[in-house]
Amino acid sequence: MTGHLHVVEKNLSPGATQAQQGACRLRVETLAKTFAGHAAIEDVSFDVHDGEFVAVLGPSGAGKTTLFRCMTGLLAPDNGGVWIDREDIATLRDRSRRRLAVVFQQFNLVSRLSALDNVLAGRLGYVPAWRGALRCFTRADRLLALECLDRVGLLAQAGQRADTLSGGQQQRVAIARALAQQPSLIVADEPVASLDPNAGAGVLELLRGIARTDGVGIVCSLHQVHFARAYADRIIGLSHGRIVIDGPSSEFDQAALERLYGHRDSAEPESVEPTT
Ligand SMILES: Nc1ncnc2c1ncn2[C@@H]1O[C@H](COP(=O)(O)OP(=O)(O)OP(=O)(O)O)[C@@H](O)[C@H]1O
Repeated sequence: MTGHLHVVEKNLSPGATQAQQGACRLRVETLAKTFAGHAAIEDVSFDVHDGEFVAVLGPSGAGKTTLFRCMTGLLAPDNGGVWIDREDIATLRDRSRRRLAVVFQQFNLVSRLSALDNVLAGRLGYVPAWRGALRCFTRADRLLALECLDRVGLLAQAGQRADTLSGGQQQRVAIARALAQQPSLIVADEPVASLDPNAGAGVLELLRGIARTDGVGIVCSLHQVHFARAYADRIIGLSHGRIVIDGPSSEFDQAALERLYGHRDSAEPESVEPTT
């Protein structure tokens, strides 16, 4: 394994990639959270810059969900903090929160609403509350929502109820909703865990494209190492609540896999396959 992947001490972004020359979208600093005396995450620090797609890997119980809940403000850490565009997540209110878009494993769409109406929910942070409650969006908002659906390849399904779409299509609608927020950062919590491999690859390709073309920082937890290597710029490996690997995905090799998941015959059955 290269030395790059081991360096995880004081520097906040030891796994620097070329994308990190841009603005800092996310800063996670000395984050810690303990449950009943057990440290779920401990001293976790890293930065994500614009245009950068970072995958977070780690065995079950490593602390990924806890980290993501702290990053999205759903859980208050015991120590450390999270900053989005240099603003503390703990103080992000209403309109500022629109800079953070979240994509969930289970899509979190309103099933009885159309794809377009679900995407319009991404505009709620931009309109007065009464307009949002009445679903009274401007023409510009509607055009933007349609454009977002077009970008994820679902313009033709704009009027279709969300619960009549396939899982892959529903996750694309969720990504279109995130795009409609015009965010600085997208946090995707296991976005392909409920999808078949083809649909999963399509979703990750979309996310990578968004990072590239929109300059959005993306942090995405994954269970599939081959997806992380194929689509992410950088891989952060969590084990027992700590970052043990942080480096370019191209340097994530068999030794890194074993370091993260233990020996090949234990937690992680997948081997590292070459990506094309
Ligand atoms: N609300 C909670 N109460 C008590 N312990 C918790 C709570 N949430 C998480 N933990 C513990 O913290 C540790 C990290 O859990 P977490 O869910 O963050 O891991 P994970 O990497 O997301 O796992 P998985 O991949 O299985 O979802 C585990 O030991 C878990 O049991």
